This record gives sequence, structure tokens and C-alpha cells, in this order.
Amino acid sequence: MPEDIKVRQRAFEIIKTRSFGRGNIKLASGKTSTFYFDMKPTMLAPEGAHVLSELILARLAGQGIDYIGGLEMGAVPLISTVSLLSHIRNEPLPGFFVRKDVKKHGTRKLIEGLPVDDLRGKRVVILEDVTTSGASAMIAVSAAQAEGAEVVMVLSIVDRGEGAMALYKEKSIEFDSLFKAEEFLAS
Ligand SMILES: O=P(O)(O)OC[C@H]1O[C@H](OP(=O)(O)OP(=O)(O)O)[C@H](O)[C@@H]1O
Ligand SMILES: O=C(O)c1cc(=O)[nH]c(=O)[nH]1
Repeated sequence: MPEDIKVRQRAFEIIKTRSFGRGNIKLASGKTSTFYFDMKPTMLAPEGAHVLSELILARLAGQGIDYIGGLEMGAVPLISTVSLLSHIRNEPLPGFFVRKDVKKHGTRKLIEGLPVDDLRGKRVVILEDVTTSGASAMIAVSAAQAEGAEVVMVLSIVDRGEGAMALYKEKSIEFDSLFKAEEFLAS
């Protein structure tokens, strides 16, 4: 089996075991669902972090990306591990994250992890752990655009197929995911 297919298969197994669950649950959008992906146990497992980062770097290869970013909390572990792996491979891809709320103390930054004004003119990919409506990742898109970045893609680990694709089509931003929820629902 080719290496990239093996890595994807391993990521699928880890997500299925550590992150996929069934049962009634309320979503960020306020809707309810009968299944859920809690991606943190995958992103924070050593092998999970590694395989997801490999898949993301493979998806972004050769596209002249300057920065990866995303909304707290979901995107934060991903941004860190993708950035680390990019350094190990000598193709550094720095990261930033966008706060949901600015702190009332400290530097009061909305965007954390980079020097002021550093996003101007930069090609940015917004990462997300799970997309449902896509509205959460859109907060990070808007924050990066407000700083002058060109957001070239939103890349989700798992897309639930419940609106994100249509949202980003309307915004004329490329959208992709490593996995679809239906793959787990069918397995
Ligand atoms: O596409 P959407 O409809 O916006 O839903 C997906 C969002 O929901 C989850 O975040 P949550 O709000 O649960 O917070 P967390 O990342 O801080 O845990 C997930 O991490 C995404 O950010
Ligand atoms: O829509 C959401 O809030 C949501 C769905 C899901 O499967 N996982 C998650 O973390 N958030």
C-alpha cells in the first residue's frame, strides 16, 4: 500500500477510535446531532498529531502558503504540530490562532502568534478540526482578511457535510477536508 494511503488509513482509525461517538449532542450552531467528533483526543495523541500533520502538509505542498492559522480551540493543536513538522522538514510554515474573545489583560491581541502587521499580503490557510456550518472557521478567515491576508483555503480534518462547503463556495474561498463524516458513519 502506498505510504500516503497508509497514513490516511491510520488517521482514520485513530479518529474513529478516539474521536467519533454517537449519542444526542448539542452543536456550536445550536442544532442537535446524533453523532459527534471530539477531535482533541486525536490531535493530542502523539501518533494522531503526527499523521494529521503529515496529511495537512501533503495537502498544502507546493502552494506557496506563508501561514497556517485557525480559531481557538479546535485549530490550536493542529497549528502547533503542523508547524513543528514543517520545521523538521526544513520547509517552515509558521502559525497563528484567532481568539474568540480578546483578553481583558496582557497584550489584548485578537490574533496570537505573530508580529503585528505580519499577515499583510500573506497567503494563509485556515485549519479547522471539524466543520459543520463552517461559521467558526469563518471567524478566523475574517480576522486574517482584516489584517490584509489572502485566505487561499479552509482545510478541515472532518467535514460533516452540513453547510461548510456551501458557505465557502459563496465566499469564493477554496474548501477541503481530509475526511467526510459519512466515512465514519458508514464504517
Ligand atoms: O462549523 P461550525 O458549525 O462552526 O462548528 C464546528 C466548530 O465547533 C467546534 O468548536 P466549539 O465551538 O465546540 O469550540 P472549541 O473548538 O473551543 O472546543 C469545532 O472545533 C469547530 O470549531
Ligand atoms: O458542530 C459542532 O459544534 C461540532 C460537531 C462535531 O462533530 N464536533 C465538534 O467538535 N463540533
